[in-house]
Amino acid sequence: MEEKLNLPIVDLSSSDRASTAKSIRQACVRYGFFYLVNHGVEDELIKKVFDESKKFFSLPMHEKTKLTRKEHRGYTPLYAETLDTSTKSMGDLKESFYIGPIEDLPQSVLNQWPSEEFLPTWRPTMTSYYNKVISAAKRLLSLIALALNLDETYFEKIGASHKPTAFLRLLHYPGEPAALHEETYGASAHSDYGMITLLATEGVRGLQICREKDTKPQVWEDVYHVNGAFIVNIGDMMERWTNCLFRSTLHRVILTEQERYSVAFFCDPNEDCIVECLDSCCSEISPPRFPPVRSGDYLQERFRATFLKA
Ligand SMILES: O=C(O)CCC(=O)C(=O)O
Ligand SMILES: [Fe+2]
Repeated sequence: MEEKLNLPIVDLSSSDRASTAKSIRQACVRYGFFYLVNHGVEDELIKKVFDESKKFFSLPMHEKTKLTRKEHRGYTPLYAETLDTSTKSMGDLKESFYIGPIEDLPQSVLNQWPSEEFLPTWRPTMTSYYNKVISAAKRLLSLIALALNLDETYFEKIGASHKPTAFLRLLHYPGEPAALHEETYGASAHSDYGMITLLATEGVRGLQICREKDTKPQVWEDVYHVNGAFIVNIGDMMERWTNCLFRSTLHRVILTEQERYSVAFFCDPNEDCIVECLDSCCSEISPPRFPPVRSGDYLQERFRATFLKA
């Protein structure tokens, strides 16, 4: 029998930062995924976010499509996105809602919000969650800097985590209708684009990772829900900074007969930040594998490739 995947657990509140940084490094080199506990976001708030998310997705379609995604904020219907750009499937079987930076003008005005008439506590709930998760993400990034033997303010200093491009994405995967095409996923195989993703789940199965994407056939392992923990994963821009020392691991969401909700928070570098190999991650025998990129340009291109039909 296959062994259950045991991802490392990282305690964000530990006072032993050196040892926390060490375990983050091991987790990022080995899996690109770990659980984050004691992150400072209360269980009650997380539950409220799930409740509000469910209320939004159960609104009539004409209410949801009033908020159709513009400037990467708002509602995306079923099949709007295909994360695995190599597949012939008609798209991923999920609907979602994106919320972009909340505080910073002029960015914040681009957000779309459901009508207060239907969902009076929706906006304050999402705003509060956004602010709390971004603060956890920034604390985690300072530990990730330590894990890379950098100054803990490194990602702030290079302009990555000061006003990051951070998106909250509410996700809803409907239960699987019986005769679904076998290549259809809730989220087809992909890696995330940015620095780190902090994912809240509720315990319905679905998320899987593939640790060796080039091994055929690919082996997919379930990532289990852990009460009170965020599932954190490294994104492609962090992988580029570290010259693949930290792994941006392939993952997907399979469909089961049970419907599933999740809440992802993508913490990506400020759009003007240039992402290029860290000095400590390259040498003569291991030159940079990727050219420098401007974060905003890189993200635009990734969204363009996966949202062709939206
Ligand atoms: O819903 C999940 O569990 C994961 C979603 C995901 O990987 C993504 O939206 O990038
Ligand atoms: Fe993802």
